[in-house]
Order: sequence, then structure tokens, then C-alpha cells
Amino acid sequence: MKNRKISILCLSGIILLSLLLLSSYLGDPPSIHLSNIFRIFLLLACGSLFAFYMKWNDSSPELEPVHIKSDKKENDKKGDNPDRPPVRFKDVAGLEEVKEELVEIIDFINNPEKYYKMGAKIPKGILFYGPPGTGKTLLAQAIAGETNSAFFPASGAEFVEKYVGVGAKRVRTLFEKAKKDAPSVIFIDEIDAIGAKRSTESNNEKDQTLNQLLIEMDGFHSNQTVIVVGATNRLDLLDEALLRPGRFDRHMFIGNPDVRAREEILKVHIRNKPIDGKVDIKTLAKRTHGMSGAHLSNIANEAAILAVRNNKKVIGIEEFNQAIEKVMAGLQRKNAVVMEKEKRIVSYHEAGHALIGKLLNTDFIAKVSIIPRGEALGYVMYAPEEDRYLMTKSELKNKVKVLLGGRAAEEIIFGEISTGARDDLKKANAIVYQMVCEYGMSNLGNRVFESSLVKNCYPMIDQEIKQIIDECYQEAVQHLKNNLDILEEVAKTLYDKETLTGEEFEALIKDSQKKTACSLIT
Ligand SMILES: Nc1ncnc2c1ncn2[C@@H]1O[C@H](COP(=O)(O)OP(=O)(O)OP(=O)(O)O)[C@@H](O)[C@H]1O
Ligand SMILES: [Zn+2]
Repeated sequence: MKNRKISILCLSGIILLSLLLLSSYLGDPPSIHLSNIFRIFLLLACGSLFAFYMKWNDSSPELEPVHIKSDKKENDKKGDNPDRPPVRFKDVAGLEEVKEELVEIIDFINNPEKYYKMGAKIPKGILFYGPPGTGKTLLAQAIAGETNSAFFPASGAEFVEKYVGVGAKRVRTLFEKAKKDAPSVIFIDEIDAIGAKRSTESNNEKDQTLNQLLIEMDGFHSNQTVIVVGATNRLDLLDEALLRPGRFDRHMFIGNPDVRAREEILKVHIRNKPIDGKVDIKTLAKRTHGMSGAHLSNIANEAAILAVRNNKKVIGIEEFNQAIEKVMAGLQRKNAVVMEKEKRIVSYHEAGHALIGKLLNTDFIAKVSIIPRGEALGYVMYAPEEDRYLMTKSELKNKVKVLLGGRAAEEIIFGEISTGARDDLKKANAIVYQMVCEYGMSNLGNRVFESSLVKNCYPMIDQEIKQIIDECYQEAVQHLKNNLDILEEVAKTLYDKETLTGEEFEALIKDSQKKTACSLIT
């Protein structure tokens, strides 16, 4: 508001002075008589006002913390920072692991002395990455909310300007303000707009802006509590320099919610809405597979609007059904039948990987999920293993069998294979290629094939690769056929729950063995 007033005053001043100057020239004789010295003075005043106007306009927009109130000092005394967004962790449903990780940072901001005494440095930058609408902005707001910090939202795209130096200056101003109002949280959405890998030709505007961001992040002292949160849908696009220790060194994946998280998110968004007692949130959660938090919030809102339109006192199941359909249509999703079929295939595919992993005791499984991540429709996440410098031939083959387990499960259950194994095949082939060409682990003997040799001997090498892959695939199929009942159990549970932690998976394997009275057969 204050900004607008100053801008209007500047513009009026410029117009007034220009009119005065013009009238001293126009007409014969001129309508206003001014001496040359006074004209020069007017010209200078006009120029200074213009320069001030440009500078003000350049530095002031979007850099004000949100929710500024005039009685800031008064509120600060009460320990209630007025710039704090009203979002708390309770408003962010699901994302438990991320929130757990953030608790430490929040404690750091709230009790910095505790950490400084130990000589610990406050983390400066956090990077949230993942698909759109999954709560990255919401989480950043919650960090500010939980720590009573000022919140400075900005979008990477805002910094990219036509004129060299403008973006860099905006970054500088943003950090100055945040430091002045510390503790504060700077949130830069779409950080890839400025943080994408730098081009070789230097000096372009984007590079300068990124350089300024790096300078600012290196510049503030660790006892200035300014946390910079960046968000992007594409981590792979970011410049390495941005991800280095001391900058955005904490990377957190914010993925689409699983069925439990969807239930929690729906509950958050119907909190203040009158809902018909017959509406079962669990069922709604099951029906919204693949949707983001933003979609779910949208569904709750659409349902409320429909209830008003239908003159209802409470939001009923019909409204929710219509709202889901509307949001799905907006997504241009495949129809529900295709979606269900895909979900079933992915459940068996991931169960196949996980079960063979368990049977062959390869890496410890940390998570099995059928929630899409990146291009994958589901994934098995392994616990970070210690660096291995040596792998035996059978260990490598076991890795390949686990990778082929997804496709094997599909073939056994559906009698047909899908495109879902593309990435698995790439990885499996890469391992086997190394076995043949680099490790001398094939019938070709203890030989190494440099790239020039590979060309000449390709049919031979290809024959070896095929043989190992085929053998591993047949073994993977056999493992799964030997444990078909357990595969069914895992796939069905995965279909219902969508995500299983490592412990849940272990417990499920135990339960399924009891239930089916079968033990795992390798
Ligand atoms: N985990 C969640 N809990 C509650 N609400 C959520 C959650 N995730 C998303 N939402 C809802 O979706 C809206 C959009 O989320 P948000 O803006 O945080 O997504 P984003 O990840 O920053 O998206 P983008 O990448 O498009 O910027 C939120 O305002 C909120 O209403
Ligand atoms: Zn797979």
C-alpha cells in the first residue's frame, strides 16, 4: 500500500514538473516565463524523481514479507511475529518422513543457542523437489509458521529479467530484507528458472542472477537465522554449485500421497466443512489414486460448491463423486477401468521385485510403493548400503534377477508383459554388459573388451549378454512361481495400502507365510 502511494506521488511530481517545463517553451509568448537556470533546475529535479521512481519500483515488489501489519514491534514484543504465515505442521497432512527431518531444523531456529554452544552451524538451504501440487509451498510456510519467522515468498521466474543485473539486484534486496527481519524463511518456488545449469557463454542475465544467489547464500553468517527453501519439479536441471554443502544441501523429495496420506489430506480439507455422516473418507482416499494434495484440496472445495448449488445443508457423497469426476476429467486421465488395471499391474510388478529381493537377500528393502515417482509408476527403495568395492558374480546376477522380477511377475499373473519394465531392463542390461565386457564374467573368459573391440566382437558379446539375461529371467520366474501365494498376498496388500515400509513388508512376508502355510522357497 505504502509502495503504491510513493509511486503515485513520484509519477505526479514528474508529470507536474514536465508540464511546467513544457509551458515555459510553448506559446508565443510562452504561457509561463522561466529563466534558463530555473529550467535546468526543473530538468534535474524531474530526472532525479524519475531515477528514484525506477529504483523504488525495482526493489520493492514481491519482497515484502507476507501478512505485514503496521504494529509489528508491538506484536514482536508479545512473541507473535506478524509476518508469520498461519500455516502449521498440522495443516500439512502426510509427508511424515519429511516433517520428521524438518523438526530438527525448526528446533535449530527456535533454540539457536543450544546448537551454537556445540559449535553446530544452522543449515542454510533446503530443497524440496517433486511433482506439482504436493505441498512444497505449504511446507515452507509451515517452517515459518512453526518458528514464528517472517516469510518471503518469491518465484524463480520473477528474477529472470530482460535487463542484465536486474535479477541479481532483486536477489540482493530479497536477502537484505530477510536478514533485517530474521529469523526468516525465504521461499524460492521454481528455483530452476534461475538455478538451472549455467551455460558456457558467461555474462548472461540468468547466470548473473544465479551467481548473486550463490554469493548471498555463502555470505550470511550462520548465526543469522535465515533459511532459504527452494522448490523445483526438476532436481536434475539444477546447477551443481547450488547443491553444494553450505548451500541447498538438504534435498527432500515431496511425492504424491499414498492412500493413507490422501485420507489425512482430505481430512485437513474438510475440517471446517459440514459433511454428511455417510461419507466415508477412506473410500474417497482409495478412489483418488495418483492425485496430489492440490487435487484433493480442489475436490473438497468443489464438493462444497456443489452442495451449495444443490441447496444442501451438508456435503454428501453425491457431491464428492461429482467433484472427483470433475477433477479427474481436468486431469485428462485415462478412464477408471484402465487406471484400476494399471494399478493392479504395478502392484504385481513391484511385489515381484520386492519378493525376489527378499528371497535372494540382496539389499535391505526400505519401502515398496505403487505411487508414481518421476517416470516410474511404482518403486522399491533400498536402504542405503555401505559402499561396496567388490561384488561377486552371483551377487551381480542376483541384482539382475531382482531387476527382472517386475516383468517376471507381470508375465506369470497376466500372461502378458508391459512397458513398465523399461527402466529395469536398461539397468539389468547395463550390469550384464559390464559383467561380459569389463569383469570377464561370461563364457568369453577373463577378457576385457574396450569400446573399439566391442564393435568388432559385438555378435559374440551380444550372445553372452542374452544368455545371462535369459538365464536370470528364467530363474526370476521360477522363484516367483515357487512362491505364488506369497506374491499374491504382497501384491494385494500393496494394491490396498499403496506403500509399505521395510518393516511392514517384513511383517507381511511373515504373515503371508503363516496364512498360506508356505515358507519362502528359493
Ligand atoms: N500434504 C498436504 N496437506 C494438506 N494440503 C495439501 C498438501 N499438499 C498439497 N495440499 C494442498 O494443495 C495446495 C497446493 O500445494 P502447494 O502449493 O504447497 O504445492 P507445491 O508442491 O508447492 O506445488 P507447485 O510445485 O505447483 O508449486 C495447498 O495449498 C494445499 O491446499
Ligand atoms: Zn520395475
